Formats: sequence, structure tokens, C-alpha cells
Amino acid sequence: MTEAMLKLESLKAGYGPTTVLDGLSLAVAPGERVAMVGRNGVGKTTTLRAIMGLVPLAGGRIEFLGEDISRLSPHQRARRGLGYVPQTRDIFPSLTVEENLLAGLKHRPRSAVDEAYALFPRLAERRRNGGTQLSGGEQQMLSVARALLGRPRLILLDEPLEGLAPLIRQELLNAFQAMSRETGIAVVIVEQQVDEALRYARRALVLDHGTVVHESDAQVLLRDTETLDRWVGMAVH
Ligand SMILES: Nc1ncnc2c1ncn2[C@@H]1O[C@H](COP(=O)(O)OP(=O)(O)OP(=O)(O)O)[C@@H](O)[C@H]1O
Repeated sequence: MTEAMLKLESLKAGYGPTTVLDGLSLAVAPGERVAMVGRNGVGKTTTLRAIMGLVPLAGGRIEFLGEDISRLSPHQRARRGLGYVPQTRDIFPSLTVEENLLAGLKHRPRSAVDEAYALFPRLAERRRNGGTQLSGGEQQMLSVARALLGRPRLILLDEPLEGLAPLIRQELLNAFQAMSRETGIAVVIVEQQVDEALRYARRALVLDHGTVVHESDAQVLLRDTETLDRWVGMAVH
């Protein structure tokens, strides 16, 4: 792998007395697409939250672009170039699509909103619709588009396909492909839709009990039914 942009070294974290991340280490290279999979409750979301500084570390270290960011606030990490789209979809329901995007602009020029529309044409069609009038897939697109406005170098996507119909999932994945192609951004995607995430990603990490138990090329894991059965517990199509 070329020099990593993100390095997690022996992370320990949890909630109260419960240890969730138990010596977790991983690295992500610039522009890389990494799928993180594993059974429910193994610590995938907690890993993303630890990267963003939303879960305090009990041990270990996080390095991003050569800097130790372990003690930085979530806001400072975002300013360093980390983007995060939580499972809950991060939009203002009372605002329209366009207002949501404008609110996410901060110091970026307005043309950044047009770039978002180019990536997600469906959002352009819905620009005057309120957040509550959007389908689940459109809300997810808006949530990702908002995160991209901050021009992150690496984006963390937590189950972006959850609860979406197959056609919408495909539309979203197509937009993610375009995002990867056009921005060169690195992506870490956590997904229960394992086959779709593996087809999108280049490399796969399998988590169990708060640590990485398997790592391989994503297309290789897609065909490795033994490893998938053992650690992910689901067949892929
Ligand atoms: N806020 C919290 N307080 C206490 N325990 C929590 C909290 N959030 C998560 N947990 C517990 O931590 C463990 C890991 O959760 P996490 O959400 O990181 O797993 P996950 O691999 O993302 O699972 P899923 O696929 O179900 O989202 C689980 O046992 C979960 O119940």
C-alpha cells in the first residue's frame, strides 16, 4: 500500500464498562475505497465514531495525514479533512434540499452546490422539496452531498444503503462511483449489504469483537464464501 493517510493503531474504546474496540488497527491509503463488514454489534459504527472523535479512546492512537489527531475535537478533525455520514442521516428536515446544501457551504463558493447537483442529479430535481418530502434514498444523497461540501479527503459512510429499495441502492452506488472518480476522495463504507459494498470497494476489512480479523481485496472476499460464512454470517448473491 502507498503511504497511509489514515492509521488506527491498537484502538481501545467502549461505552462505560463495556469494551467495544479491542486493539483495533487499520490503515487507509489516499483515494482508497475500503468496505468494513462484520456481524451486528462487532464495533463497525464505533470505529467510525472513534475516528471522528465522537467516542473517547481508552487506548491507542489515530493518525491522519501524518498528524496525531487522537486528542482533537470532532470539529477539528472535520477541518483536517475527515467527513462523516452517520446512519441517522444528517439533514435538516424543515429545510429544502437547496437550503440544506447552502447551510452546509460554510466558506465554500455557491458553485459547490452545483457540483453537488452534478453528482446527484436527483437532488437538483428536488431542490425546492423539503427534507420530509424526500424519499429515504434522496435523504441519504442529501446527507452525503452535505458532507462532501466540506471537501473532505476521506469520507466515512455508515450503512448508507440501509432500508433502501434495490433500484435506489444502485442509484446511490452509481453516485458513489462518480464521487470516487471525480474527487479522488478516500472512502470507508460500513454496510450490511455486504455484496454491494464489496463490489464498490477495492479492499475489505472484516471486524469481529472490536478488531480486524480478515483483510483482503474486496473482489476476492466476494467469492470467499468460507470467510464470509465464518465472520459475516451471510451469503452474498
Ligand atoms: N451509545 C452506546 N452505549 C452503550 N453501548 C453501545 C452504544 N452504542 C453501541 N453500543 C454497543 O457497542 C457494541 C458495538 O456497537 P456498534 O454499533 O459499533 O456495532 P456495529 O458493528 O456497527 O453493529 P451494527 O451492524 O448492528 O450497527 C454493541 O454491543 C452495541 O450494543
